[in-house]
Amino acid sequence: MLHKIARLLKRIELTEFHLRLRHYWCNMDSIELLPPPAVRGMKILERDHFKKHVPIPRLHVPENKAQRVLPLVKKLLLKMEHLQPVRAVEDGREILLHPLPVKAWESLPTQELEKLQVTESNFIVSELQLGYENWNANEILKSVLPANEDGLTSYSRIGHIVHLNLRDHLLPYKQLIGEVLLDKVPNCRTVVNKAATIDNTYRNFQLELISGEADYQVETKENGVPFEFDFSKVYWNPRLSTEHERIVKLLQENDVLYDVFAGVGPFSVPAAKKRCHVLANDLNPVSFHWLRHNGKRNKCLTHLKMYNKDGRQFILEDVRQDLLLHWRTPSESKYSIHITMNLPALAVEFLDAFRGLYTAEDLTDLPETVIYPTVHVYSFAKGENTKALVRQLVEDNLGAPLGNELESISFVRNVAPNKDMYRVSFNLTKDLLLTPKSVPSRKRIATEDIENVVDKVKCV
Ligand SMILES: C[S@@+](CC[C@H](N)C(=O)[O-])C[C@H]1O[C@@H](n2cnc3c(N)ncnc32)[C@H](O)[C@@H]1O
Repeated sequence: MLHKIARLLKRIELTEFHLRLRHYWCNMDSIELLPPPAVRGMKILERDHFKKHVPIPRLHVPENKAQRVLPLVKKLLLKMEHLQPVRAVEDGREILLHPLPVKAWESLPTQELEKLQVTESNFIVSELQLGYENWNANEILKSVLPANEDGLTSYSRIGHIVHLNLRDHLLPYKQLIGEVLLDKVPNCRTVVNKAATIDNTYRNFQLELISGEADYQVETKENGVPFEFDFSKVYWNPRLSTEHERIVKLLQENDVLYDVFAGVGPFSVPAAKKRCHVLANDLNPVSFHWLRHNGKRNKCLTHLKMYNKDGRQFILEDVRQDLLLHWRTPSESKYSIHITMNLPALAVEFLDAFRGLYTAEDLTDLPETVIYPTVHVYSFAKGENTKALVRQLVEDNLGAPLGNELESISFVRNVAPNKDMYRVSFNLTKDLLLTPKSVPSRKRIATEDIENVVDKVKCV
């Protein structure tokens, strides 16, 4: 019986030890490993002020035992930036241990170590000098920025550029934040802050250079596809990469894509690479330039036609014409047609362009089996029930209820507190394409009416 209890206790002890081993030791939970408290509130980056001496537990083991000791203490190693936890010393190896789980020799798996003739005499605690280089950007900024307010929660990376959207209380620290990110983020050469809300037509972010070079020409990859553009003159948001991927995944070779607000091509270029037939449009001449460049760079110009005009004009002229062409061309294989409209602050207001796009005469002689396009329109909505609001916005601007034609209303991302971005996907019908604008079934919603639900100005 006693035997059994002893075995059970041993098992519990071992399990507890292994559970402890599995724990992730956060450096910032250890007072010893925090940067010196004096750096709090620093506004000009003084790298020297981060130096401090910390008592660190260590094991000294002979070279011939190191390989067998290491697996036993692997999860207790002290891991910090630019710090080798296992170093060569004169008579073997020195293993630096984390001061949080290792308070004394007894904190280690002593039985296993002793089997290797590693004893308490191999264990010492001695001082180690830490400095600015040993903390990552997050740790440095957490120790400097005001403790009682939100810190720097996130930033975007676009090629060599780090793009911040600093809250007001962090603005006095912007120079320091910029320098820390420049030092710590691999391959970062430029740090910019969003200077104002993007209320301009072309939706490009207004940038303030806070650190590094004023070089906005970037090369980046999204979902494996390379893109190049001037970030200061076009719209690009890496937070949309999943959404771009979702749409591109819907498309198969030979499908048709009309991209009304194409930017530099995050929907259009991957779709053209998949050998879809793509018509891509953007009003911004600089976006148009980089759209063409990206089409060329990705060797998909044969499947990409580009336009530089207003989205409404693009729908009324080019989409209209191209759809007729597809409908009139007999096709052996099945294909689908998609229209992307990603200008979330305004896109819904372009939906009425589909009403009465054709006359009955235009559509005579078309086979009954023609495929009508699926529209993916993006919209912001602000308030309580944002999902219901976007549906209402789409229906009001389209001038018809979505009914059975609604495919989905998908949450894309939260843009600000109480403000969400959605995609509404629905199918256009022959009826809608034939119903002239002069007899809308519902009043097109007035811009002023939607001011409550859609923040037209702050396109983030
Ligand atoms: C939010 S960005 C989306 C770009 C890209 N489709 C994406 O998903 O990242 C909207 C784009 O619409 C363009 N734009 C703004 N107003 C326009 C209009 N009236 N007609 C066509 N394009 C417009 C802007 O230049 C910008 O590139």
